[in-house]
Amino acid sequence: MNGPRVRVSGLTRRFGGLVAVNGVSFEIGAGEIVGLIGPNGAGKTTLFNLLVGLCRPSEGRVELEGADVAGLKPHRVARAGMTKTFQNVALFPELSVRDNVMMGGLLRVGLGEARRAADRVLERVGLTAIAHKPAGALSLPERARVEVARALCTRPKVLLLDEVMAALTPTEMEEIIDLVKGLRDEGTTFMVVEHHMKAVMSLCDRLLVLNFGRLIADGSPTQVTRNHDVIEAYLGSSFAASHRNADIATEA
Ligand SMILES: Nc1ncnc2c1ncn2[C@@H]1O[C@H](COP(=O)(O)OP(=O)(O)OP(=O)(O)O)[C@@H](O)[C@H]1O
Repeated sequence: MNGPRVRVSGLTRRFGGLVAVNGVSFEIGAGEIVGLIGPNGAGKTTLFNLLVGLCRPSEGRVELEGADVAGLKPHRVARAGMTKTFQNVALFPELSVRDNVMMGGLLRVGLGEARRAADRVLERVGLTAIAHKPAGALSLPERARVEVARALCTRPKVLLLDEVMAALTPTEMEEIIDLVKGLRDEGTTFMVVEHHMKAVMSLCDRLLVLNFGRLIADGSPTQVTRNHDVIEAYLGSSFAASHRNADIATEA
């Protein structure tokens, strides 16, 4: 398919007098991992919710491979191929990992096929050995993988990751980063909200930066971390300085 996988144009969401997402436009190509960053309250969660149908836009379009999905219910957007992981939405603690993951598949297919899909996905994300473990007994990195697996079970073309690496150690983050890059190489497009800048920088090909609902930057991690508006609004000058020093050390 030619053209971008996702095209967002003039997307706006108002809550009363507050404009949480304000005229945002961008495109995402099929092979990309795109990070969405910005300060608390910038509109990241609202933008994700608009993309997957959890929130209706006040204005604007969301196209997935050319089809307008703005305003569709989440299960219809998921069937069209775009879904997100659910930060802080409890897994069913007494159900097994496999049954939790299978729930994602039930959005698209019947029970038998959903079970087979869950088994394939569990194998792919490295969870087969703990498929029968109750979800309530998982470690944090296992939980992160289960959240990704549950979303993958809907067979997304575009998967939005909502802070799946929160509270992980650097080594655990590296493992999730490797997993996501591998899945991208197999054809899934990713958008990622993550507060941990080191993880964002190492995972993402491109960054979008929101501030007060507006898109203030769209570029490579290096371009964005050198952008004056982004440093002012979000990163702070100490991050920029340490990043510049790291660049100089690498270049030397
Ligand atoms: N349902 C709602 N009703 C009213 N205001 C809302 C609603 N949802 C979000 N907002 C407001 O919209 C703005 C954007 O919030 P949003 O949660 O999208 O930001 P965020 O970038 O995800 O923040 P964080 O990094 O803290 O999660 C905030 O001012 C928030 O208070």
